[in-house]
Amino acid sequence: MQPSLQARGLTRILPGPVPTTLVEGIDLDFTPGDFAVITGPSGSGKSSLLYLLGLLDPPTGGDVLVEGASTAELDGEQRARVRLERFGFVFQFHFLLPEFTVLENVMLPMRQLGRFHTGDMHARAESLLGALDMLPVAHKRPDALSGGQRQRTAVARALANDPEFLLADEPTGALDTRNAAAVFTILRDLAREGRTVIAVTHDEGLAATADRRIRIVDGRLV
Ligand SMILES: Nc1ncnc2c1ncn2[C@@H]1O[C@H](COP(=O)(O)OP(=O)(O)OP(=O)(O)O)[C@@H](O)[C@H]1O
Repeated sequence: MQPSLQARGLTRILPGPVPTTLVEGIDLDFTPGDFAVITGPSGSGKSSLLYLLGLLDPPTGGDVLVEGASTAELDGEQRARVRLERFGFVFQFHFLLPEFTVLENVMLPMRQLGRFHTGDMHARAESLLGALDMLPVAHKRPDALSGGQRQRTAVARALANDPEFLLADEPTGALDTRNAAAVFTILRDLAREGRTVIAVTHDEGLAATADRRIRIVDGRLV
C-alpha cells in the first residue's frame, strides 16, 4: 500500500551555543489503517517527532511527505491549512474551550475549515459524539465533564474534519486505567476505519495493544 505519511531524514536541532538535538535522521512510513505508538524514555524526543510528523513544528533537516508530496517548501499558512484539512490532534490535556459546550467545541474545527453548512456541522458533531457515547452530555460545558468524557470530546473534535491522520500526544496521560484503555480502543477502531493513527505513550501496557511500536532514544529510532 502507498504510504500516506512519510518521514525522510527528519531532524530538528535547536540552535544555540550548545545546539539541542530533538530528533535526528528519522525515516518512517505510515499507511492508512496503521495504529502506531511512539515509545521511549522521558526526554527522548517522542513529542518532538509527533509534532514534526503533524506539521506543528518545522524540521531543521529532512522532510515530511503527505500522500507523497513534500511539505518542505510550505510556509506557515500552507502548513496550517494542511493540518486543518488532513490532521486531527489529541493532547494529554484536552484544550477544550471552557466557555463553549461539548457540541460547540466539536463544531469549531469545521467552522475554521469553512466547508460545512451550519446544519451539517451540527449533525456531524452530534454523530461524532454519538459514536463516542457522548450525546447525553453534548450540551454541557467541559468543566462539568469527567476526565474521560473530556478526552472523548477532544477525540470527537480531532475527528471533526474527517482527518486521514490522527496524532495523539500522551492522550491517556491524565486518565485512570479504565478510561485510558477506552481511549486506546477508540484510537484502534479509528485506525481500523482506515485512518493513520499515531500515539505517543509512556504506558507499556497500552503500547502493547498497538499494531506497531516505534521506539526512540536520544532522538533516534532504535
Ligand atoms: N523548545 C525546546 N527548547 C529546548 N529544549 C527542548 C525544547 N523542546 C524539547 N526540548 C528538549 O528536547 C528533548 C526531547 O523532548 P520531547 O518533549 O520531544 O521528549 P519526550 O520523549 O516527548 O519527553 P516526555 O516523555 O518527558 O514527554 C528533551 O530533552 C527536551 O527537554
